[in-house]
Amino acid sequence: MAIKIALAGNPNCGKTTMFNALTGANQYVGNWPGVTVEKKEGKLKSAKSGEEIIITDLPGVYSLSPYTLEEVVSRDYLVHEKPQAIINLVDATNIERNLYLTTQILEIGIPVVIALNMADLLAKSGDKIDVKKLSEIFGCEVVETSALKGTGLKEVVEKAIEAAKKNEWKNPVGIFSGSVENAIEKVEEAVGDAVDADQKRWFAIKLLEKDSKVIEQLHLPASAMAAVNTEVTRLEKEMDDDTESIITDERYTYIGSVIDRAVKKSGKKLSTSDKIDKIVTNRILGIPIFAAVMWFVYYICVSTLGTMGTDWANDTFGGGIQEWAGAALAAAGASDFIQSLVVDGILGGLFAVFGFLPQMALLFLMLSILEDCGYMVRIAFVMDRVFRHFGLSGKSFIPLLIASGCGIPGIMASKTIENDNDRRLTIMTATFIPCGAKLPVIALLGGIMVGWTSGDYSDAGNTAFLMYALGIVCVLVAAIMLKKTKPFSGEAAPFVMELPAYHIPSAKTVLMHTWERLWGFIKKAGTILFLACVIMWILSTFGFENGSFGMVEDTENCLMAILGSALAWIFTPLGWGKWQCVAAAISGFSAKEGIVSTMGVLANVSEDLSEETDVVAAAIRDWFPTMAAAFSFLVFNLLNSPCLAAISTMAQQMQSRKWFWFAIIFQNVFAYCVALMFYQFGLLMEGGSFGIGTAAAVVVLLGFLYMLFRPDPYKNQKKASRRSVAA
Ligand SMILES: Nc1nc2c(ncn2[C@@H]2O[C@H](COP(=O)(O)OP(=O)(O)OP(=O)(O)O)[C@@H](O)[C@H]2O)c(=O)[nH]1
Ligand SMILES: [Mg+2]
Repeated sequence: MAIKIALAGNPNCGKTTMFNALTGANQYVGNWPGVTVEKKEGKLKSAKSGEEIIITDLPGVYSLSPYTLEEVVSRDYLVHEKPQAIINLVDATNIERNLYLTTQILEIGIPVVIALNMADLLAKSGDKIDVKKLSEIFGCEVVETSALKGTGLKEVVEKAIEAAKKNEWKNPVGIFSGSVENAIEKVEEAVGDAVDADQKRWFAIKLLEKDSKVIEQLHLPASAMAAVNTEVTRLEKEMDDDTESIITDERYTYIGSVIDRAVKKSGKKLSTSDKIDKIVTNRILGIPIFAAVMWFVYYICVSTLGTMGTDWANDTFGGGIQEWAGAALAAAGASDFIQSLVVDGILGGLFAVFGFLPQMALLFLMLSILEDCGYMVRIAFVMDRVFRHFGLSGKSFIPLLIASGCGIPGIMASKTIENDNDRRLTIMTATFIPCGAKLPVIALLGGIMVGWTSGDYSDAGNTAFLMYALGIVCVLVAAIMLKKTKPFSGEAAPFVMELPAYHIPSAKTVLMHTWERLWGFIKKAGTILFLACVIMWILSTFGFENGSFGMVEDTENCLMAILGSALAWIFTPLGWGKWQCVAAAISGFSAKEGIVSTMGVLANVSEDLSEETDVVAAAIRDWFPTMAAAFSFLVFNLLNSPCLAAISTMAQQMQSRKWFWFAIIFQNVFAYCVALMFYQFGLLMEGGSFGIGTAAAVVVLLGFLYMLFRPDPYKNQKKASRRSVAA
């Protein structure tokens, strides 16, 4: 039987880095607390004995009293699934805070080995930790490690295997005062055989702390609960405080004494991180700096470097391969049907998207750097000041930041939000932020808009940054409107999160992230997108012509045209009632890049020209009557329901069918309304006349303004709850 070992520790102490280094896995690592939100298992073999080991990476926790969903995952695993040993990672540069969890892990009746991680940073800081002393105090092995540099890892695993085999542990002594120890003993007696002997102490302490989940789960007989309550009351009276605080205080006092004995600090100066933070998280400069950073990211990705990459990709591959494949197929005697399917359908569709690969790669690379150096989490703090005005906490901003790479991890990251209402709201709005897959759509449509008069469609200018800003504004607008309704009402939870130290991003982590995201995208192109291209090509090649079904001469007779035209009335008020646009928008529900590939297929099929991306862009441009229509198309596809994969993640995270469907309807209606306003008012500015559509847009605008500015009906309730908190 394989030995089960768990990695447990505070958020951001390096568990996943260690997990990856040990198992060769590629789990997500980021320089902020709360990266891992689900447990992950991996395998490795002992270097000494060759035994198989199953190692589990857990979400980080500050204590074993969980508040958020992902913290519950960790506690449940440790207490109920009982690994045979725990490697408790302690961030050596933050030892005081990290040991709080250690004192609790030592109580759960499982052998523990402490990994004093970030040893490399500790050495740099000049602080010294006496490993031997620490090991003596806690009665378990302590090993200095650096998960990043790969030092001490083998040793810590072997020590954990040894500990698991010996299956011995010691309850830590000296943490609690006599009175508390007395109470623990009494509660242990009351618990009796309800739990395993090993876990009795841990459960007893939790009962003393009045942990509601543990009380519910143990379901002790009334007499035992009465005994527990007697102890709680006695202790509270004796020490004039509530039991939870008494226990927390005693743990910290104990940790203070441990630090005195085992840690030697080198007098502290203001660290480089603190100096950078003075500027970056500054009240006034914070937001402009963030805007500048994101502008720069998109400027590099979509204009300058990104465009160079795209041109290169198109020149080298794109048209060339299509031409070559067409010639090769013709030479091999392939039928017209096959030639058209491969050249126009599959290659035309895929290359329309592949051309944007360099831009996506750049975006992923830059986001990874921002994440790993530690800047991303600062933004959550900067934005907390804005979000708080609208009843959301800065914690909701982290999922949004992650969603600018991909919506799926963005939605998953919402797990760290304690408040159910805010979590739902964040899940619903996270995909308003343009993800990597929307970048090709933005680049294509942006290029068309920027080059509307000049006819040069190669540079999308600042469209991507604008869309990013629009995404954030829409999140806020949606939040204000929804927060005034009953299901979402409520004050934002206070935002407390430690700021990790800045560091130079590790090349391995950054490249791995970039490659993973890009590879995920390429895989998607090989499957979903491939399929979408084939389906779109079939629907746009076959149809009814001259009374019979077959390949059509005039694309206006194809099946897609029939289907698209049937639905066109829905989108005509948004300015893009041509069936090609409708078809593209529909295919966007499979994957957002599908919009570009469908446009590629349809442009290829209808124009019978494939070599030049410019020609494709020109064909696409002709589907839009005005620039406002192109913009409205982009806005609708930016804000509507995300791709299938993200939708299924939403369903999973909402854990409620009702809320899931509400989210889907909300996203699409919201997207429709915003696109309607942009198109109709845009049209007016372009010199159009006032019509029914404009009137509809005015009504929608008034509706939005009412929802935004009406007095909050739940305000008094909030005030009351704030008062009770203050009391
Ligand atoms: N210098 C240094 N950095 C490290 C070390 N271990 C991890 N890091 C960095 O610390 C950051 C956090 O690492 P993760 O592995 O994501 O931390 P985690 O404990 O899994 O965090 P959560 O999943 O949020 O609980 C990353 O930026 C790592 O590169 C180390 O030994 N030395
Ligand atoms: Mg992790």
